[in-house]
Amino acid sequence: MHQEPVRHEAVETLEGWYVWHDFRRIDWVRWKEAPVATRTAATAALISFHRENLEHRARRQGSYAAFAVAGSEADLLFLHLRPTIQELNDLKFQLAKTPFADYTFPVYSYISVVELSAYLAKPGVDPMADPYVVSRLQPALPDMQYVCFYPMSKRRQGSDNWYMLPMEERRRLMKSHGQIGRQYAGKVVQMISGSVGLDDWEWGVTLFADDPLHFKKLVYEMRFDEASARYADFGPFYVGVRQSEHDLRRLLACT
Ligand code: VOV
Repeated sequence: MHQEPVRHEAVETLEGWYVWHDFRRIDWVRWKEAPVATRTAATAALISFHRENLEHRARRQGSYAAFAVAGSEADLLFLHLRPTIQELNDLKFQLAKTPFADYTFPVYSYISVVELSAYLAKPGVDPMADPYVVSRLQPALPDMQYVCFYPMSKRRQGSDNWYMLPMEERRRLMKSHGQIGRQYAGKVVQMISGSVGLDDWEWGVTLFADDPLHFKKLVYEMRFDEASARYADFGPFYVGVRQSEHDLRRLLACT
């Protein structure tokens, strides 16, 4: 007897602002060798880029924050959110043309779009009429001191295949996932951005906290939850400290 292949329904998703995680390393050898006047001009160019992006954020036409990345993989993370990919590209070329960019090179980049899935949505309610939903899709990045970023995918391996699970089972798993996350309310703010078709992994996970230990505890606890334990694969992890204008000047100062 012929058997139809099982095809499960994709969950509906809502998309918000596009996100660019721009990880850069500073070319410290050339930076230290550069004449003071060149360093001063390059620093001023970075600060004006930083200010412009903060103004954009204040006008709610996007969001932005700069971080100093811990460890040797990168020095800086510029985190940009904009309504379109075109605007993210404009930012890319704007930065590339500054004298500051001449002393940096990109070491990791991630393109995604802020996403909410409808697993736990109330039926019959228009989510876009809910100001809370809209504020999650077009988020003002929280003013927390630390950021943690990593890309991830849902596993498709043998019997552990997220995409072969029926909707009800995925909904059950996401409910349990959300219950763990909610225990970190006030400690960790999460921004989940979808990247299927946009970048190498399926989601970008960006977490904000005032204490980096909250990242460790949350991510560890989630490893024991079925949605992560059975169905999640992870890319590289980055952690960074938020930078004010003053912090950026201090980071770049050589005396
Ligand atoms: C602060 C913690 C926190 C909270 C409260 C939270 C809650 C929720 C809810 C309620 C929902 C479902 C609806 C929606 O909003 O989409 C999600 C969705 C999602 N999550 Fe989450 N998550 C958190 C945190 C959190 C973390 C730390 C991770 C990384 C997993 C880990 O093991 O490292 C993660 C991943 C995701 C993903 C990839 C999705 C999309 C899955 C999909 O198939 O669509 N998430 N998440």
